[in-house]
This record gives sequence, structure tokens and C-alpha cells, in this order.
Amino acid sequence: MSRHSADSPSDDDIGREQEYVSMLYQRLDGLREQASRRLTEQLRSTGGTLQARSQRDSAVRMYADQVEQFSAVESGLCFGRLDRDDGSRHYIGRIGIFDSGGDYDPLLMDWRAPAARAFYLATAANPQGVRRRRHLRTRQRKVTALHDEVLDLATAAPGGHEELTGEASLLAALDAGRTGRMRDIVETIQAEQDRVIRADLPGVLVVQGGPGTGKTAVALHRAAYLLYTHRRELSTRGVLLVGPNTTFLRYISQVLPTLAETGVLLRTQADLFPGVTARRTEPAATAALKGRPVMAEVLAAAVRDRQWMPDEPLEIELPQQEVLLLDPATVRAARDRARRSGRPHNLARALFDVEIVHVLAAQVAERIGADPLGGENLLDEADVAEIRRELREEPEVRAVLDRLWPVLTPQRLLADLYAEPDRIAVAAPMLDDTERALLHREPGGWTPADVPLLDEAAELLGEDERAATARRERIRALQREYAEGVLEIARGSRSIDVEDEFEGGEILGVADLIDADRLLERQEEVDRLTTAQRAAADRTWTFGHVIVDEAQELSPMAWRLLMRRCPSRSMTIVGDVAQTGALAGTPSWAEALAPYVADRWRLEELTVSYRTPSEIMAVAAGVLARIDPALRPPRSVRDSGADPWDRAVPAGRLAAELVTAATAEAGALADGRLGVIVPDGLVDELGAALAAALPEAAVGEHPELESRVVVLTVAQAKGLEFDVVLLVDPDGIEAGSPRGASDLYVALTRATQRLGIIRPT
Ligand SMILES: Nc1ncnc2c1ncn2[C@@H]1O[C@H](COP(=O)(O)OP(=O)(O)OP(=O)(O)O)[C@@H](O)[C@H]1O
Repeated sequence: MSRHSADSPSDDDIGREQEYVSMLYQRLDGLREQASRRLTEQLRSTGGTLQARSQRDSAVRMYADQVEQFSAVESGLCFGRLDRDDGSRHYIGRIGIFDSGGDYDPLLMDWRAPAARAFYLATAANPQGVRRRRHLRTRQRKVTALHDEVLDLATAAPGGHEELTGEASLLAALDAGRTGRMRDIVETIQAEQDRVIRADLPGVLVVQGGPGTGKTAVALHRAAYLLYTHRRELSTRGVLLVGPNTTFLRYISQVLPTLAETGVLLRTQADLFPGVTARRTEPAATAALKGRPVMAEVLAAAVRDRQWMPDEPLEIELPQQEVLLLDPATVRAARDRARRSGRPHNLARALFDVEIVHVLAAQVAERIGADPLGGENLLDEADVAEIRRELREEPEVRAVLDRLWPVLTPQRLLADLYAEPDRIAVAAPMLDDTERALLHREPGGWTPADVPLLDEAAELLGEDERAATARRERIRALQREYAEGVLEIARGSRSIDVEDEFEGGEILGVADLIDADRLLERQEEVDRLTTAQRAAADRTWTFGHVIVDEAQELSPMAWRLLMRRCPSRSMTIVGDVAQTGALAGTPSWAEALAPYVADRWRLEELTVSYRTPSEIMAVAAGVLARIDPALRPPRSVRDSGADPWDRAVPAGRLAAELVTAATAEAGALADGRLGVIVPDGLVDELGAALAAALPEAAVGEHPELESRVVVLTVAQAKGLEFDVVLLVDPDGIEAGSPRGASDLYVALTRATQRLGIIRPT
């Protein structure tokens, strides 16, 4: 029984709300124009003291952000109204807007403000001082519908789900056709989701939930909430959100901007080592091995192996001098002292050099300072210091030092290790022959599983001057991108400011006022970067908060990397251990987190699936039981009225039958998207057949998700959703990997409306 009563607002109500909403949009336009004008003013101003320039660059950043934000919240600016028992009334929207008059009355309350929370939590049983909750639906700037809930047990209407907030608006959102881009859920956040979104900032929060329970949506809204609520703390260190692959990041990329937040760094694991683009592929077994904790030991041993111990004395021939000798005992003593310092390899090299040069200088001094009369050595300490200085400069000495203790980049260390079975044998005695063979490969690009290893290597090696130079270059490239972005924003708003200010005179575009190079130079003068720019370019950056989506896929080595990026351990970890596809992924949160926080983490569970209708969830539940009989599927919030169909076809007719089914389903879609999920081994063949028959079908490594028909493997489909899904060869998917049942569970739960299964016989 519903504990809310719904009454029907009239056309007059719609008219009144339209007036209010139009007023809000007018105010939004005013704010955008003001920010745009100020941006142009700031771009135009030049010179001044360093401090003045610094302030001006902050202002440029602030106004550019504002122009962007005011544009991004255009759609659905205001979506709710709370009428409270005390007669007060609040409109709820994507951002806060205040009256421009003297007293700054709130006209629109940001959904993240504490007082807006009742919009998501108030129920008839616990109305929290709210009498009526109104949902406003708008299209562009027009109010198209209202839906009211009166929170009064006495007038509660029968039917519906008592635990849902704003049920009618929620169901409308769930039934709407998909677009290929994730939408925000700010209008219809449910109570269990709100609890996660507004959970405290410190500590590790794990959000476990089955498919379609809104984990991704909640993770994104939590990022927006945390930035709003803890802006001072988080704006300096930034927030990092890690997703499983670039297709997924494109899928979610619109959500934070529409919540007026642009300061979150979105990255895949493959992008977390600045300067490396990890797009190479490798067998799943190799990736799994590289994810194991033992690889930390392998890398440490690989570094030690590069600290070379000669068996024989080394001869160093200096021009016009006798040959110097470096015996193994000296090298060993120098190596041990350098190691004992505990410094990373590259930084310990200086200590090693001191020891070796000291011994060589003693040899030289012995010879040239020898008293022909047999007395004490004729050289004093200053002379010997000068000999040491000269020896350091000798190319022959440097060459020997480089050979004994080479300065290494992480890339060099790892590429050399993979390329040489002998090196692997020395570094990995704890692995067996088959495992060692998995690590061997020729140089040429990096895989996602290499990224945590590069990071580990960077820790072991320490940063040398070359790494610092490379970082500065990356920062410069990002700064340039930013400078161009600011000018783009200013150009986009040119009609307003330039026409106002240069009426009748010569019209100057922003490009005439300043170009990207000049803006970039100016930024460098005062060393001003956005947090995201610094963080993206700097491997050693530590974030204020880290959010990980599909976190079950992370290997132990990837967890090590992420924990380094977040020493405060303020993290939100979102995923579903039943959907783990990666062989090195985690079947247990406790296991993944124990090395870093022991049992000091909080668990929140999401239990309702908003995506997957009950008919499809019933099929998926059978697979879930095969993964682990103790696991329970989430409850579906709705039925679709369409039972999944399951058709066996002769293997030779698979492509033809799929094309027929896909053509029929694509034709039946009013709007919305069709996803075709196929086993890895069939994606090329079936993708080509579909693309030939349906030119709109998107196929490939990074398919365009906004296409009406998209062909994907399970790994690509992770985290995505479609109105209709055609699933090909479920048995092949299940048999295709040791985690095949989880892959099938993922594939079965991608549809919001209908599912069809085609299996070859
Ligand atoms: N409160 C809500 N209001 C409207 N839509 C919602 C709500 N919660 C979730 N949804 C919708 O349900 C769908 C599934 O959400 P989401 O992708 O975040 O789930 P998930 O738990 O991450 O799923 P998976 O584990 O399969 O990746 C999305 O379309 C999302 O917009």
C-alpha cells in the first residue's frame, strides 16, 4: 500500500509553475551573461604585478567554470518543490540561485543542500516537516507535467510501492528510451541511494549492489555531493573517479557536467600512469599473473638484478694514466651501503657513486702522490677531493658506474625484464616455468595490466631529473589544452559581451585579444594550474577522495596503485562481486581491502534494481545461483510485461538469424538503443554481418554508443545498458573463461525492456 497520496495538479498549477520556472531561467541567463562579460574583461586585461596576474588568472578560471556550469544545467534546471508544514516553500534544482535583490533570498535550492534532503527522504510515515512533494517535469524551458505526493498517512492512496520516492517520476525515467549516454538521476534519487551519496567523507565506503541498482549513478552523484559539501578540502587535492574502460567513461561523461561539476578527473586503470597510453592487448592469463601481489616481489628483485656485481675486477682505462682496477669486493661494499640507505634505486645511485669514486681516487692518489723517498703520501685532502671531482667527470668512469648501477625509467626496467627470459628467471624464481613464459614478450606498447607494474617500478626507482622533465612537458601540454578550452568558452559567449561593449565600434573577437600561447605563457608566469591538470600529469599526486566503479575488476596490484594515490584512505568503492570478470579481480571486498585498511571499512548495500525488469532478472537469477548459491539477486522495481525469448538455431545460420532478429528489434524500437552482446571469438564475424545488413550498427573497439544498434563483447558492455538486448551464444560466453558465469550474468542484465537469446546448436 502506498503511504503517499497523489493528487492531480491542474492546468492552472502548471501555468503558475511555468511563471516561476521562466523567472528562474531568466535569472540563469543573467548570471551566464554576467560571467561571460567578466571572463572577457579578465582575458583582455594585461600587465600588473605578479600578484595581480595571479588573481586575474584565478578569475579567468572561475568565470570560465561559471559560464560552463550555467550552460550545463540548462536542461531540467528546476525539478522539484517542497511545501513544508510551516507554510514555507522551496524549489529544488541542479544549482542554487539567489534573488539578485539586496536580501539574496534563495529562489532555487541546490539538491545537495542539507535542507533539500527531505525531497529524497520524506515519506508519509516520516514526513520530516514536509506536507507536499512536487515533481516538475520540463522539456527545454517548458513545464510539461507536475506530479504531487501529499505526505499524509490519513489520505494515503492504495497501490504502489511504499518505499519509492516520487514513484511516478521514477517509473517514467526508467521507462524512457535510452540514448547511449547515461543520464543523471538527481530528480528521483531513492532513499537507500541518498544514504550512500551523502555518507561522510572520511574512510573507505564499499557500495555493493547487483546489476542496475544504481551504483554508477550513485558514485557520480556522490562525487558531486562531496565537492559541494567539502569544496575547500577537495578542491586543492581533487577527486579521482576510476572506471573500467574508455567506452564506459564516454558513457558516463555527461553526468557530472549536468550536475554542474567539472572538477572530477575520470580515468581508466590504463590511464593512471602519466605519459603511458596502455592500449596493447594480451592473454587474460598474462593479465591475471601481472595482477598478483607476487609481482611486487618480482619487480623488487628485477631492480636488485640491475645493481650489477662483476665476478672479476673491472679495468678502467683513463687517458694518459695507468689502468685503474675495481675489484668485486669494492663494488659489493658500495652496493650494500647504497642499498642500506633505503633510498629508491635511482636516488641511491649518488651514494653508490661516492663509494666507488672514493676508492678509485685513493688508487690515483696512491700513484701520483707517492713520495719517491718513501715518506708519507704528498697529497693533502684538498688534492684528493680534486681528484675525485675529476674522476667523476671522466667518461670512462661514468660508463662503468652506469653499467654497475644504471639510472632506469620504469619503462626501461619493465621492457628489459619482459624481453629477456634470463632476467625473468633471476627476478621470478618463485614463479613456475609456465608463468615465467607468460611474462616474456617483445617491446612495443603497454597493456592495462602493465600500468600498476610501471607504477610499482616507479616507486622502487624513484624520480630522477628525466622523469621530472617529462612531467613538466606533460603539464605544459595540458595547460595548452586548458588555455584553448577557456578561449573556446569565451568565443562561445562572444555575441553577448562584444556586441554590448563595442556597439558601433570595431568588433574584437576574443581571439584578437589574446591567443592560447599568450594565455599559456601567462599561466606559467604565475604557475597556476587546475587541480585536475596537476593531478593528471603527476604520478605522485595524491587525491582528496578516490571513487572506483566496477571495483570488483581491480587486481591486487591495481589496488596498490590506487592506495598510493589516496593515502588518506577517503574512498568510495562501488561494485558487485558477482559480476567479476577479470581473472585477477576480486570475489571478496574483505580480501581486496585487508592489506590496506584491515577491517576498517563500511559496507552499504543497494538492493533494488532499477534497470532490469523482473522477467529478465528471473533468468539472470539462475546464473547467479551458479556463481554462488548464497548470493541473492536485487529486487526489480518493475515488470516489463515481456518475457525474454530464447531461440536455438543451427550454428551455420547464426549470423543470418541474428541479422533477422536485430533488424526486427531495431525496427520495433521507437527511440532507444539495441545492444547485441556476443562472445569475444564471434565479434568480428557477427559484427561484420550486422554492419552489412544494418549500416547504423556500431562495431569495433570503441563503438559509438549513441548508434541505435551497438555490437559488443561482455567486457565492453560492462556497466552499460540498452532498451533491448540480443544475447548470442550464452553457453559460449559461460565456457569462455573461468569467470564465464559472471560474464553471462553481466550480459543478461543489460536490458531495460526486452531480452532475446540466440544459441547455436
Ligand atoms: N533513483 C533512480 N532514478 C532514476 N533512474 C535510476 C535511479 N537509480 C538508478 N537508475 C537508473 O538505473 C540504471 C542502472 O543504474 P546504474 O548503471 O548506475 O547501475 P549499476 O548498479 O551501476 O549497474 P551495473 O552493476 O550493471 O553496472 C541507469 O539507467 C540509472 O539511470
